[in-house]
Amino acid sequence: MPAETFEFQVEARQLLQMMIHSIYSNKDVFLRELISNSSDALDKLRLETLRDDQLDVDASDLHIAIDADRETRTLTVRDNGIGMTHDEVVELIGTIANSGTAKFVQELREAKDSSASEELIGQFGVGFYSSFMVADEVTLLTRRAGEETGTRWQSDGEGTYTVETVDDAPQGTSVTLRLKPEDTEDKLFDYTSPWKIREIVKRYSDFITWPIRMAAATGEEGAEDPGTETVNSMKALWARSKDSVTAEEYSELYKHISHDWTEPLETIRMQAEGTFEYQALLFLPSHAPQDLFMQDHKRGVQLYVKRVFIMDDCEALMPTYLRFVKGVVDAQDLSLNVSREILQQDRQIEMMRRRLVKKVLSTVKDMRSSDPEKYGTFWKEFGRVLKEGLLQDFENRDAILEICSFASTQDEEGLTTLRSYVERMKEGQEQIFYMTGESRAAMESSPHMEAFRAKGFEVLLLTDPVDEVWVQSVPEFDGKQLQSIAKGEVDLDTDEEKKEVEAEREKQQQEYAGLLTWMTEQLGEHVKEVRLSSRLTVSPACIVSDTHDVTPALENMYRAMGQEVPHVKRILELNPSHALISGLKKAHAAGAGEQGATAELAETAELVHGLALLSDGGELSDPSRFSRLMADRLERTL
Ligand SMILES: Nc1ncnc2c1ncn2[C@@H]1O[C@H](COP(=O)(O)OP(=O)(O)OP(=O)(O)O)[C@@H](O)[C@H]1O
Repeated sequence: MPAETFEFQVEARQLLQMMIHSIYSNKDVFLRELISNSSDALDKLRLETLRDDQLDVDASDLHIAIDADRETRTLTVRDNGIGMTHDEVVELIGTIANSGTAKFVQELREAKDSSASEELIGQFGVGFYSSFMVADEVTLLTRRAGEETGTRWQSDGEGTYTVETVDDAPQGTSVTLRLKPEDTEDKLFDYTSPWKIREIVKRYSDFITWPIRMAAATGEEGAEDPGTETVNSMKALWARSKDSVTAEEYSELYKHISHDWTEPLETIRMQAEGTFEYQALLFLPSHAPQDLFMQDHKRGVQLYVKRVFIMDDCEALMPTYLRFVKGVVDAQDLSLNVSREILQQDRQIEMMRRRLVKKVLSTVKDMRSSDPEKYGTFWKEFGRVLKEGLLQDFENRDAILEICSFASTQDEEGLTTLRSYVERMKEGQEQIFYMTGESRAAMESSPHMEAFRAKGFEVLLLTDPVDEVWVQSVPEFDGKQLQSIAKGEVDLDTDEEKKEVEAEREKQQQEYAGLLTWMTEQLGEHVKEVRLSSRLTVSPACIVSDTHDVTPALENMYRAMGQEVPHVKRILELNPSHALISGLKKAHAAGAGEQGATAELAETAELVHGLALLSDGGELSDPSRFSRLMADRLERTL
């Protein structure tokens, strides 16, 4: 069959262009990426032979081989792993399946300087395509285990690639690079040099559990096959003693399993002995991946059984709110045939997961006290996800609350913890006050804040969408109730102050009773009640939710998720010390009974309600009517 020519998908083409023009300064990593792919392919083949004893493959000598040819300036990385079918080649190599690629490519194009692009590439990792940093032509020859024919893929990275069926391909995959001319100034080294290759393998891929072989340096002894040597030590890092592993080695393992090119933020090691023995090596990344909030985001922990890779994204080992944690868990006493379903029900796995979760949370807690800057990075990247745990993980709710940070009126820039909020609470203050909203600025100028500011009470400012949800289900922290400042009645007065204002309040209640009843009736379609406020000092009115009602933001969120929720009416609070409100009261008392005056007054009530809604960031039910009434009033002031 003749070779077919295909075009790269748009994003793939753009990415390739960037690779060819080589925006990443450390080009050595292309070899790490090819080895990493080969290692995954060998893992997959081993698993398949374990699960399918009919599979006709020779899996007795699984390995990776690197051949360099100085004459032709080619470098080949070969494995006898799972290989790919014709369709897989087109699908996996011609397109980039990773969700978020389009956004990433756009950011990359917009990145102003090379260090910004480098950082982006690092965050994304571009796997196989990184070959084009060092090669002007790449040929991939592959045959899927169990298939008769193989596939050859070839491209110069310039927009198209060819694919053809070949009869004599060995099982597995080989990738041959026609290397660009050496240019050490541009960090393009001589990748046919055995010395250089050995150095790269040792540095980036030493822990790979499959042998990486290359032609033996002349005269070298101890090679298992005369003429070849194994370059990597193949030692699983999690099985080595803690002090014998360097930070760089951990970092390379992290990059292999996470497909991230940047350094991990934190490395966590755990070991359990006894009846159920396992070792865990976990990493907290230093940045959130693009697809962290996408539906299909996978969890990042791999399961090994006695050093044998069993599965990626082992959901039984990490809850979804810790989906950003990467790493390896190696259990001694599981069957190599263990399935996802069995893992979900296994009691020991459940215990292991609980210990892993506690360890991750305690690591973050320690990080906060020992290295606040690092914790700051962690929180900025993953705080939003971690807070999902407040809804999912009842057992660890307190531990999660302990490591959360929030913006607060107490500090204009930094964040605070609940614990330090509690330490700063005023004498007699019983509750932790918070407000939820879209932005700090909007909350700070909200009428709800007035009395709290006037009386010097600290308010936490919660801006993440998830905050709307978890505050509904977390009643307290450290025995102190969490209280929204936009819900229910507010009572900030001390007993003494209460005594002082009690008489005044009662008087106001009586004076305003008529207006309040009338307004509740007038606005009954929109509000549940109109009442006097003790939270306003400057604004004439504000809108609040009843203590146990769903907030409008949450109502909108449920609707966006396709859930039917009834519209909840809210409460309009009036500020009796505002001239507009006392004027309204007077006009109401004077004009009671007169028809013309009542109609005018009803419009004023409507306008007051509209103003309160607007200052809360809410939507008017009839905006054009509101602006007509408002324009009419303004006209009369001229
Ligand atoms: N040597 C190989 N053997 C078998 N399949 C391979 C091999 N190399 C690549 N593949 C397949 O092609 C896919 C794409 O590889 P590529 O390196 O571009 O991305 P990746 O490894 O999935 O992720 P990343 O881009 O983050 O490195 C792999 O997921 C794998 O399915």
